Amino acid sequence: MEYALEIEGLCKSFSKSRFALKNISFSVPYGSITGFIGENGAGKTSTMGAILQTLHIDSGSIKIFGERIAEAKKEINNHIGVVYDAMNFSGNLDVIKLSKVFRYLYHNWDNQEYFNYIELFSLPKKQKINSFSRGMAMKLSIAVALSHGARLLILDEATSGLDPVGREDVLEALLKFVRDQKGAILLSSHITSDIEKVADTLVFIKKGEIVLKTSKNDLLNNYAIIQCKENELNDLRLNGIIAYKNQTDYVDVLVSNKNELPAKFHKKNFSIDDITLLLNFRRLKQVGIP
Ligand SMILES: Nc1ncnc2c1ncn2[C@@H]1O[C@H](COP(=O)(O)OP(=O)(O)OP(=O)(O)O)[C@@H](O)[C@H]1O
Repeated sequence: MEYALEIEGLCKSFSKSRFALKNISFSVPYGSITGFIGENGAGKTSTMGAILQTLHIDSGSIKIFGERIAEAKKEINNHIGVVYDAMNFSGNLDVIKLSKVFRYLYHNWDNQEYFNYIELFSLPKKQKINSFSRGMAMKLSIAVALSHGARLLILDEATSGLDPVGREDVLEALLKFVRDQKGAILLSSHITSDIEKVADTLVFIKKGEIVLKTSKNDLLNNYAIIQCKENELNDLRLNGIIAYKNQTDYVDVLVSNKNELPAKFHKKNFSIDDITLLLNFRRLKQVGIP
């Protein structure tokens, strides 16, 4: 499998806080979307900062398009599209004037594609950008990221603040990008239903550590959340217990091998949010796909 992004053993501690990224490792293959999931302050933006070299790392290796970023040429930035929450373009410009700026900035700027997205996202062409709402500004950032021949998109909370129709349009555009251009996307979002819709792989981060990496198919086909008595936990040890949380008179357990479960255990329907909640409690072991 070929990877657009490979992170291996990334560590970073901050002098001004006790937070640290601890041995972060995961990869994003071409033609796929990786959902990056974790509670506030888990380390998603910091990891993205390390990828984009806005954050200096202590150790580890980050490769983009097979090249270590520390040694890569600046040209590599032409092929990375970035969207994050506080993105701001020069506010006095409008959508049309902005396209003229980007034509000079990006070698592979595709004006036709840009205006297709402007239409799709229903953005006004002649309104100054500083009068855009937050959602409009996010859509504009996404249109730009998709219009300069990027092969890797780093999207930090790119769908937050968008209405349901806008989110649907953006998710469709992202799926098209990975399908038609074989691009790769790392997408963080607190709207886990968005991730559930489009991601192929899920990476869960908690307190600066990756606690679970799995493909969505593996999650749907093999994982389950079940309820049992505490003294039954032992019966589940062959089912790959990932995490559990003690409730008042039972235990919620996340297992990675539901197909071999003893018949007495009832499987609950679950969402990514349920898994995130469980992973934030007791984690028994780390599992992952290579
Ligand atoms: N420059 C810095 N100096 C000290 N601590 C920092 C710095 N930047 C980030 N942190 C800390 O790193 C931790 C992780 O922050 P980060 O923004 O990566 O989390 P996140 O997962 O993106 O959270 P959210 O979902 O709220 O955006 C936080 O505890 C934050 O205070």
